[in-house]
Amino acid sequence: MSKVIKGGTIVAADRSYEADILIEGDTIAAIGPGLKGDEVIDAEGAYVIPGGIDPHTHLQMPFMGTETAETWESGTFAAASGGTTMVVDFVIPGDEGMIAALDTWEERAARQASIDYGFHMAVTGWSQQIFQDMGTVVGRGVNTFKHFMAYKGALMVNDDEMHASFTRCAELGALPLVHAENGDLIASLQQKFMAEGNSGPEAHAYSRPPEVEGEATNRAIVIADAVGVPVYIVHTSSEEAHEAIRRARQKGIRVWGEPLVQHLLLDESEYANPNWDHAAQRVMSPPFRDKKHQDSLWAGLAAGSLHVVATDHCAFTTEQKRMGMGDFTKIPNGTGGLEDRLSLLWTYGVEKGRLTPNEFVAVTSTNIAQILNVYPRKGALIPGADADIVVWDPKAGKTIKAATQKSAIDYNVFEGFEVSATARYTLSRGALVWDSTSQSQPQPGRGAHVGRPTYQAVGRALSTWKELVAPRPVLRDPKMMPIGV
Ligand SMILES: NC(=O)NCCC(=O)O
Ligand SMILES: [Zn+2]
Ligand SMILES: [Zn+2]
Repeated sequence: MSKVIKGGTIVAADRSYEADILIEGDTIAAIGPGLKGDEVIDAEGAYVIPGGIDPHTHLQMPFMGTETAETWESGTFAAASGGTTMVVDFVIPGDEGMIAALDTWEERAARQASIDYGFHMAVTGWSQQIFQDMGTVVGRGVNTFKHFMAYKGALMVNDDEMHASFTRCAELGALPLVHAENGDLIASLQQKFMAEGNSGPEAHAYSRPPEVEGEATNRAIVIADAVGVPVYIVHTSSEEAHEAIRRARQKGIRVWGEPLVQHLLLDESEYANPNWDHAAQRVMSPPFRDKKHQDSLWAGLAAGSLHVVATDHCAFTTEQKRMGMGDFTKIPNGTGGLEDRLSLLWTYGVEKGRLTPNEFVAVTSTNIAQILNVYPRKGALIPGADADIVVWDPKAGKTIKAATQKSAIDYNVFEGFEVSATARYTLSRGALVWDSTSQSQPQPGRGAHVGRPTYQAVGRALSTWKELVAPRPVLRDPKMMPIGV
């Protein structure tokens, strides 16, 4: 049975225009005026946009002695209700290793997800086994590897390990991702603040100033450039990190920056809240910054020196956050956002003139699909693409409230924020997964894994250029060499 989305204005990353969209099965069959289908989806007065892609989530992730409370079922339904049709989640291997961890993530996602998904794999050390497993993981459709420069004693890798892993990424045609904060420095600052009796959630922010992020961002870029591999910096939160990215891009280095909607809209005053729970619920890494940093991130999105907006959705309940009462270093790090990312970015980005509607589509979907190498299957409204489509209603506002959210946790860091636009309908490969006019339910098992091929063109360009400019020994005439020394 075909469907036609009628009466809306299509907003793509490159242009806006009025047309209907015909869907047959999983994909877009045609785009144009006056199309007919078996079922009509009303887009009158609305925009029609490619489904959002959240490139950074942590669903059911074991972390800091507990596990994130957002399940694949609740998380992907929450995402769909907010206009997101694909999440890319981080597989974090423990002692079981990469392959067994990937099996676990795949099994959970396949059983529970309402929308499509992909995976990034974390590299948390270095060994022959990891070297080998990275090849296997790439063969299973995972083309991105995450490196934590923070979380000392847990997930952190050092420069040697990062260099080895980046080199392997280059060989495989994979893209390294980096959590860029100087983990050694943070560990020292944490100890210092605890010793001084500074043990509340605010000390989390004191121990992670923007400089530690800027330094690590620069270091990650230098290592990637030395290896000859592109690099993607996750949760870019500060002007210092943005500056390192800008500087590198000016030199022709391929580096991408990912601000989060939380860092764009929430600031460090949250940690000064007299209510401990309120402050702890907002503990994440990097922490919220001040207005100067927020302005820098918005400017980067408009200017093209930052590229995508994610959520790093890593949702713990208030109860879990209380594990850090009396010791801020034990508060599980992470905040939520995947349900509200599009509404917030539209309201505080597009409605305020910081982004055009087309830039909004680029940073929430198209750029992400391109960088993660699933474009134009995802991130595009063109015939043949997956019918991951949102009918986006710019007049259907709401107030964000934990009491009405789909997310499984008991609070929302954006509680009380007014948003002016929401998803009227969300379609995932042609199936309605969110209908704001009725009570939609999760559709566990509907979502599918989207394998992502390796990056051939950029790898070839980088290795060709590296070879051309490689330092070479000077071939000297023996007559010009000193004799008898
Ligand atoms: N960001 C955060 O605080 N928690 C999730 C893990 C990570 O991405 O660092
Ligand atoms: Zn991180
Ligand atoms: Zn994360």
